[in-house]
Amino acid sequence: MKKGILLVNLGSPDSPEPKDVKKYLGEFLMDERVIDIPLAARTALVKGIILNTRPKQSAKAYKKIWWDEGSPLIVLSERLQNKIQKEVEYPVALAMRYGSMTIKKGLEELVDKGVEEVLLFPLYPQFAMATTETITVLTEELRQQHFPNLKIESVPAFYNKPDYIEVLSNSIKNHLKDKNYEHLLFSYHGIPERHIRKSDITKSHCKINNSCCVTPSKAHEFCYRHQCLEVTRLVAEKLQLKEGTYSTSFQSRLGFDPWLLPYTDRTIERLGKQGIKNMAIVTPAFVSDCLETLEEIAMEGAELFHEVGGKEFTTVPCLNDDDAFVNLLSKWINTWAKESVEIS
Ligand SMILES: C=CC1=C(C)c2cc3[nH]c(cc4nc(cc5[nH]c(cc1n2)c(C)c5CCC(=O)O)C(CCC(=O)O)=C4C)c(C)c3C=C
Ligand SMILES: [Fe+2]
Ligand SMILES: [Fe+2]
Repeated sequence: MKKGILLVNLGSPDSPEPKDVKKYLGEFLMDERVIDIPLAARTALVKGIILNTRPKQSAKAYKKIWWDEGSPLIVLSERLQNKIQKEVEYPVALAMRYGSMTIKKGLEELVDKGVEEVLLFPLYPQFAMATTETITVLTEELRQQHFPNLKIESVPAFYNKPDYIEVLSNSIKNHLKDKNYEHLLFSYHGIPERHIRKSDITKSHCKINNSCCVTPSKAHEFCYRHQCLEVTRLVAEKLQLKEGTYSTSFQSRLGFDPWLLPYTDRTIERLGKQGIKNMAIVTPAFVSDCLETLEEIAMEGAELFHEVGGKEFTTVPCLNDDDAFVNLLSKWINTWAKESVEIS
């Protein structure tokens, strides 16, 4: 069977203009795995409220980070795809969950090249209903409707794979080698607490407290909070960070529901007020730099830190098309393709 790979990332608007941002946010936020409330309530919230104000505000933010070649998230994902393509002998396509580069087009591209067996690779180290799950569910729906003979296998969240932790740790170490930082903040995209409970396969484990995520459980295979805390723990262990010199927080909340705590903006504020002058921040929920890292963290976060007395604020880039990361993903893909075994 001829094999092929479909890398999938989140997506971006076609341009940073409000009309394109509105179209993109409309598709994104109407996903039942992103705003997980009944359709009528979701429609009223998204179309009646959010889309009337947010696109203008988000468009301003997108304009600050947009590159001549396009959205950083898309450009960086394409660079990753191109580099991986050089390392593997199977066609590698790229798609986005939202926006113009659809998963359907990505599958068509592979099928047109004669591919019969696809490795679906969601570009997210941690599992979340709003990321990995929405990709795998939509891809399966598309398979049933349009490509019934296609065999598709998905790559699960790779948050705790030792070689991923090594690549991430080395990247952090290299970017911070000349920085005398006092605190390293691991900032992950937030999700509503409700998402954690919904994804709890045991239906009773996740209490979202100090102990559930460190108590072994089957629930952790799908617990975003556990997986984020594990990335922090494993990287801190690898880099031999001292207790108290690093912490975890969650960014980019939307709406009034409780989201995972602590919030990144409040943490940055607290660190500055505590007298930390030199901090660094890494964002391991994102494989590619994007609005949430380039604007919310590198611009807004830095400004906030300076306002509360901080001096140096260093942002570690995402893994993007880092050669070690490219080699790692290519190695996993080649292992799958040659041995037809699950990536481990
Ligand atoms: C209910 C809302 C949202 C959930 C849940 C959510 C989860 C989630 N998102 C990412 C990764 C990205 N999100 C990005 C942008 C973004 N996210 C939301 C809302 C939710 N995300 C909004 C409204 C936006 C748009 C920007 C804005 O208006 O603030 C991006 C950046 C995209 C880009 O074009 O650069 C990424 C990447 C993860 C990993 C995640 C759950 C774990
Ligand atoms: Fe998001
Ligand atoms: Fe937990």
